[in-house]
Amino acid sequence: MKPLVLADVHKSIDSKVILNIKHLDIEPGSIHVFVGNNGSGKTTLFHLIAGMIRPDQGSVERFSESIEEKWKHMLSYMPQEVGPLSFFSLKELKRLEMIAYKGWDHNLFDRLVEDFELPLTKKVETFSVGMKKKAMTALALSRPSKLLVMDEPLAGVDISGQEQLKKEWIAYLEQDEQRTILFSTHSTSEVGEMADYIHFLKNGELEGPYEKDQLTEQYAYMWVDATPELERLPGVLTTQTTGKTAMLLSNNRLITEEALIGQRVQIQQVQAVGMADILRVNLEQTRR
Ligand SMILES: Nc1ncnc2c1ncn2[C@@H]1O[C@H](COP(=O)(O)OP(=O)(O)OP(=O)(O)O)[C@@H](O)[C@H]1O
Repeated sequence: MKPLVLADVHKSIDSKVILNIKHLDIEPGSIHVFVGNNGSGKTTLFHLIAGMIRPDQGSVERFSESIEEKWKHMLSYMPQEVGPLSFFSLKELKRLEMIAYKGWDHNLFDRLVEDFELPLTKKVETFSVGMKKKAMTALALSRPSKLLVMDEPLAGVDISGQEQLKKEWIAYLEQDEQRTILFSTHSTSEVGEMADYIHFLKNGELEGPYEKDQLTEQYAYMWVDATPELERLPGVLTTQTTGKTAMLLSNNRLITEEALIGQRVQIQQVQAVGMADILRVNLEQTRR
């Protein structure tokens, strides 16, 4: 069963178009990362998915169910910030969540709170930024969900904490092959390490999904003999000429190589492109 399908979704706030999504179709069992510049609409998209706001037009379907009561317990949303719930302690929040979610895993919650070294009886508002993220993760993971949606879940978490949290996400996925994770981030290393699929959000419009491994294989820097009109070759995104050598950035290494060979252009060197450059180039391409 597909955890999420969006079709022709439009959302405007104060007459400004925030989201315009033709289609989003998420298969279960993998990690989808949403990347976009500030204000591109990631949080708004996640609010829509979590049912906190409704689209002006189009459909958002979770687990092929349109009635909220039927999908609500299968979706766990971790917001960017704790919000009003921070006036409670984790002990109080545990009690509230156990009432709200049938099958809430209190044993897992207790274990996570201990592993993350979080105080149970202090109000969450007194926690540091990283502690709040860990607390929200413990709550989100303890729900009986199949779709975990997290808005910048590692921002502000210390290095060892990040490793702990990522390990718990993997455990969450491994326990049930129907489980799926969606998260947003501005960190290239999180994308490189955790993503199966990458979605680019640009001014409210989605591009992708791209399989991360495929993107990494297809992008290449190529140093070739400088020749006129290299920028017109298929796959070539940018060119930079220094003396007799031109450096090309290709988003389709094989096709560009084939074209270069066809034009008898000597390829001097080919090098993989790092995730930071892949993300930057993709986000720049349609920046308006
Ligand atoms: N309640 C609101 N009222 C007015 N404008 C809003 C509201 N919520 C979001 N927006 C606008 O919607 C756009 C998208 O915001 P959103 O928070 O979804 O972006 P984002 O991609 O999550 O950004 P960031 O990476 O900075 O967290 C922005 O232009 C923002 O100003």
